[in-house]
Amino acid sequence: MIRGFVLGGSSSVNGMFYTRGSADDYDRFAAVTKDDKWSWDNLQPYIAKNEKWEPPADGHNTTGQFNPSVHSLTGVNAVSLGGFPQSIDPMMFKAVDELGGIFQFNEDYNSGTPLGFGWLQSTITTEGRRSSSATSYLASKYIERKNLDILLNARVSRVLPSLSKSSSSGYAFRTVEFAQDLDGPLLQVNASKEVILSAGVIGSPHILLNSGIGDSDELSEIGIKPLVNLPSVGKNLTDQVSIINEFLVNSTRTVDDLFRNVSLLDEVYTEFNKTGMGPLVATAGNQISFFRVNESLTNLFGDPSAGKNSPHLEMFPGNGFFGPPPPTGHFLHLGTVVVSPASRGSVTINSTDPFANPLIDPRYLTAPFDIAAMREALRIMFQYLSAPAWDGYVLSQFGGFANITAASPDNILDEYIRNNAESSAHVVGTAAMSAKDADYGVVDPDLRVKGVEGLRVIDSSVFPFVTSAHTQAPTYAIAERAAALIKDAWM
Ligand SMILES: Cc1cc2nc3c(=O)[nH]c(=O)nc-3n(C[C@H](O)[C@H](O)[C@H](O)COP(=O)(O)OP(=O)(O)OC[C@H]3O[C@@H](n4cnc5c(N)ncnc54)[C@H](O)[C@@H]3O)c2cc1C
Repeated sequence: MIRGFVLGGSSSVNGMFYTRGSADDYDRFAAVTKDDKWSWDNLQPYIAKNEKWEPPADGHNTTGQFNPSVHSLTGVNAVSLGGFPQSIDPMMFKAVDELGGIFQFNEDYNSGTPLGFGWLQSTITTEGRRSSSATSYLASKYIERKNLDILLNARVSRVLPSLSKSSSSGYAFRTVEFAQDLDGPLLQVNASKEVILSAGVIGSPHILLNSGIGDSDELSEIGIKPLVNLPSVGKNLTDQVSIINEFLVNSTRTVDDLFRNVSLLDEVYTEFNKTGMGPLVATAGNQISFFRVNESLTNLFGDPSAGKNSPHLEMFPGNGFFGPPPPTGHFLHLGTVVVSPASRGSVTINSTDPFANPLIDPRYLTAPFDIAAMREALRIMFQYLSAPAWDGYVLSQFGGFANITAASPDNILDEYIRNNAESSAHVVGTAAMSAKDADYGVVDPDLRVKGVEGLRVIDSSVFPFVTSAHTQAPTYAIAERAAALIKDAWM
């Protein structure tokens, strides 16, 4: 399961898509936590604190490509539209016009109602550079603060208990145990107020379990002394499976040759460094689209989405092969994703060594809804490519995908899906928040670990459900909201 083990975490290595999800997603957060501060409307100031909308690198006219009224110019983390036109852009929207129906233009999928086809927004600066939490929140003006110290290459093993009279478990956790390298000595640091775990969807539950916070029976079985019985730690792991579908196309104006021709790459790299322009300022696709499955599926399996304005499916394009291309040919790829899945996995441990790898079981496609939804995503993709706009452009399907059609029977589609589905790296939910009085969940709506004192979790592990979107913008929104909670508690 890919994650960025680096300053800035996965935001330093991710695909930079900026997608907030639907208003329903956050209203569901508020409903399950019985706390309205997590609703879409109440999160808007925090989304705005995070986002700094910037013009795209090529300065093109963006009228009609986004809705300025739902964006912020004053936040920390740069967001912009693609700053390099792709040759497929006109066909992408012509097909939408030709097809109609579920293929509707959406001026701004970040307005709370994401369904339809829109221009992709990314965490890229107006200079065409990645905006990550390392380049934004740890930019020099913040990193110079006297009250901020960063220990590079430190790996946390556990949080350590002290006795507390005011917590229901009898413990506070204000000491962090860590090592500077895996063979080095274990060191400790104490917090006077509280410890905040932000080690991500795998790292945070891993540290909690190592520390004796988890399912007491499971911890006892492997020889870890259980201190706080929270069976939900590591459970509820939710990811969005995706498939990259590759097509050979009748064009040489794709990004494929950049990966094959070193002198061409040198040329565009020089252009990028000199002018901040060219193909390297953007990702390979400038659009994104979201759909709901047919109601027959939700009638049959139940609806895992957050509401009627929330997508189950995403389709995104790329003007070339995804990753290093084969030696010949030019490509279009269309990614299909189940963004509101029903399957749930887990993170567990089987060792008392805190640095041993945790066991990650994503249980992809185990819920029947998910495979049926991916079938539907593939059929929507074929419907999309049947628009006259694509006539003469798409030559054939490529690889394991060659013989799949919209009319393929379910068992053939299922085989293709099972052989090709992969993680979107949008994993959430392993230290989920729940209502204060709920008998499940890991953190309360203030993101404090239940039953203990002095310990919060603030990262993508606290999502109770995956948002129907890529997960960095929601993680930033949660983190900004949490920062205000911490200030309220101590200032
Ligand atoms: C390849 C990839 C592509 C993605 N593409 C997109 C995209 O295009 N758009 C989007 O919205 N989202 C995308 N995501 C998802 C998004 O980046 C994550 O949801 C988001 O970064 C999660 O933030 P986080 O703070 O929860 O965890 P992370 O960003 O993973 O940060 C966790 C941090 O904790 C550190 N850590 C972990 N364990 C320990 C430990 N024991 N001790 C010390 N430090 C530790 C890690 O080094 C890391 O710095 C992608 C993710 C990946 C990996």
